[in-house]
Amino acid sequence: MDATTHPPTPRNEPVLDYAPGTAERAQLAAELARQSAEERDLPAYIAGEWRAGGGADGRVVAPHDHQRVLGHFRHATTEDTARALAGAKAAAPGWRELPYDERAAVFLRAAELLAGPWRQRLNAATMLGQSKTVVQAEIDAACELVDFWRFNVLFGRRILEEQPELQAPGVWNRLDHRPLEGFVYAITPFNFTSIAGNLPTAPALMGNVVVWKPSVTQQLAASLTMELLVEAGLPPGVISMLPGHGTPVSEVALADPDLAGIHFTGSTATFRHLWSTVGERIASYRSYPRLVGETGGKDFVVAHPSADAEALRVALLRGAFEYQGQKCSAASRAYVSRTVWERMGEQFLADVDALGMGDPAEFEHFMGAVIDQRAFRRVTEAIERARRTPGLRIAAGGEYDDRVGWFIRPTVVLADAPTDPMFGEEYFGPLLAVHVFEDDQYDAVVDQLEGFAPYALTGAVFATDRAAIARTAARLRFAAGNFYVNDKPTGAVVGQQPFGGARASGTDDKAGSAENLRRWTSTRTVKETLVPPRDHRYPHMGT
Ligand SMILES: NC(=O)c1ccc[n+]([C@@H]2O[C@H](COP(=O)([O-])OP(=O)(O)OC[C@H]3O[C@@H](n4cnc5c(N)ncnc54)[C@H](O)[C@@H]3O)[C@@H](O)[C@H]2O)c1
Ligand SMILES: N[C@@H](CCC=O)C(=O)O
Repeated sequence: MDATTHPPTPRNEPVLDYAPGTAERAQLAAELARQSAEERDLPAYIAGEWRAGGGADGRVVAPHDHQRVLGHFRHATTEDTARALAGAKAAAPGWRELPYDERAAVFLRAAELLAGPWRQRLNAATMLGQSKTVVQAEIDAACELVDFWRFNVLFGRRILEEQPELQAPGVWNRLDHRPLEGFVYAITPFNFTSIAGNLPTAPALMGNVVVWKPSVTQQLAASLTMELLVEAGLPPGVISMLPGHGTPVSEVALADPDLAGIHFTGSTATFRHLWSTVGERIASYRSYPRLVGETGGKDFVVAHPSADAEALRVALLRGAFEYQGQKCSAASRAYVSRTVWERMGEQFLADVDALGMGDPAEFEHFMGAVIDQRAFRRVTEAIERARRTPGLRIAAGGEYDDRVGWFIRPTVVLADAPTDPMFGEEYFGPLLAVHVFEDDQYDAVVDQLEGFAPYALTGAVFATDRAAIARTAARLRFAAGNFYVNDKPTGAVVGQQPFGGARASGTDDKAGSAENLRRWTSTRTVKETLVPPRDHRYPHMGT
């Protein structure tokens, strides 16, 4: 590496607003119409070749119109996986020996392509395939992924530049930040196109080769991301993409002695399954695989009696219901002091009932549909349980209809006590549990919420009283990896709020930071003695 070069200074990609009459709105509308009219073939990308997987047929449909087929793929098989692994291993020496700047240039080029000519392609695919509104697609598929690719180059560069502080006389100490020995297995969720793009590319930037298994319901945008990376110059074999449910992929990848790491985002249950499988086979691997997983959440908002009621109302509307509550960071439990609720509760519930929901290609909607039948069932069962449980009351929403799309009205459940599973289980949908408490109970409520859910991903406090803010932040220090003061708990920005949680929410390796990239390196320390000693005896041995 030539230490005198500097990557371009990263900046956050500006979020376009798509207001009526703007050029971006017209371009996006045209792209939505184009992609809606086609049923794309979505082949696997294995060792530099696009080829149909060998397994059963799968389809990507629009969640808000589930009879509309957007694409077809074949589930990857064990044979496909073996081919991808062979391609990865063949590509590994050339890729890791390529200078960092040459690898980084691939991802910087990808970022510029996405910020420019590819922007509306990926936005439209994310809106159609994942039912995101314009703004939700723009902050994810365009801006956050551009930011990951730009900022990671700088963070990775800083890691490579880290060298020992001290050099004893006559000695030169150096650090060689190697990639891992083997391959990384990246497994990505349905809900963020940016996460799907980041998980395979972050290890690749650091010189690793990767087998990537996207979510079946995100396959449309995942395929375009893979095409974009190929156009950006990613060499064959560095990342192979295997569509499908992933069981055969894991069967082969987790049994391979060269498994060097798993880069996972998704549910806690899936990550625990992967972790225990690796644990059972630990003696079979060449190295200890790095396990990086960002998983579920039960994200809280707590409002002190001094809270700004209007700020809280807006934060709950956006934080709980944007993207149908399908963000790992979404507020799904709120604890509101009685005086604050009296100032904003009625208006909040009316606003929830007025939120527009429909096909995201009609730009006026605030929300789309939930991702699939499974999600629809999970959330509606929770609503029905709330309806029949004493002490719970559906105060807004509660209706649902899956005839055209998997639509669930944003729903608020008021709870007499914060001890129902509503306050502990992740439903991953537009469902917010609210407990209104007497003002003098604030500290007791904070104590209770701290450990009630097993997760620790995001959380927010609303207060204007500084002592209350400080006390709450201290008491909830371990209850959230991303903690917000007077803001909604969603919408972390790369380079500003590195993202991730602990406890059942993951390994907290902070996506979009050097901490994450460091997990994909294995440092070799080199000590060179410039003039080695010629006598084995020490001075104390003299007479
Ligand atoms: N903490 C975070 O940063 C973060 C971000 C996004 C989503 N999430 C979490 O993700 C979940 C929603 O995403 P999801 O529904 O896609 O999660 P999921 O766990 O159902 O699926 C995640 C991925 O794992 C794959 N998978 C499942 N079993 C597998 C196996 N045996 N082998 C290989 N792959 C397998 C799926 O096909 C998918 O690609 C929620 O729990 C949410 O909180 C967390
Ligand atoms: N990083 C995103 C959440 C990703 C999980 O789904 C946010 O901060 O809202």
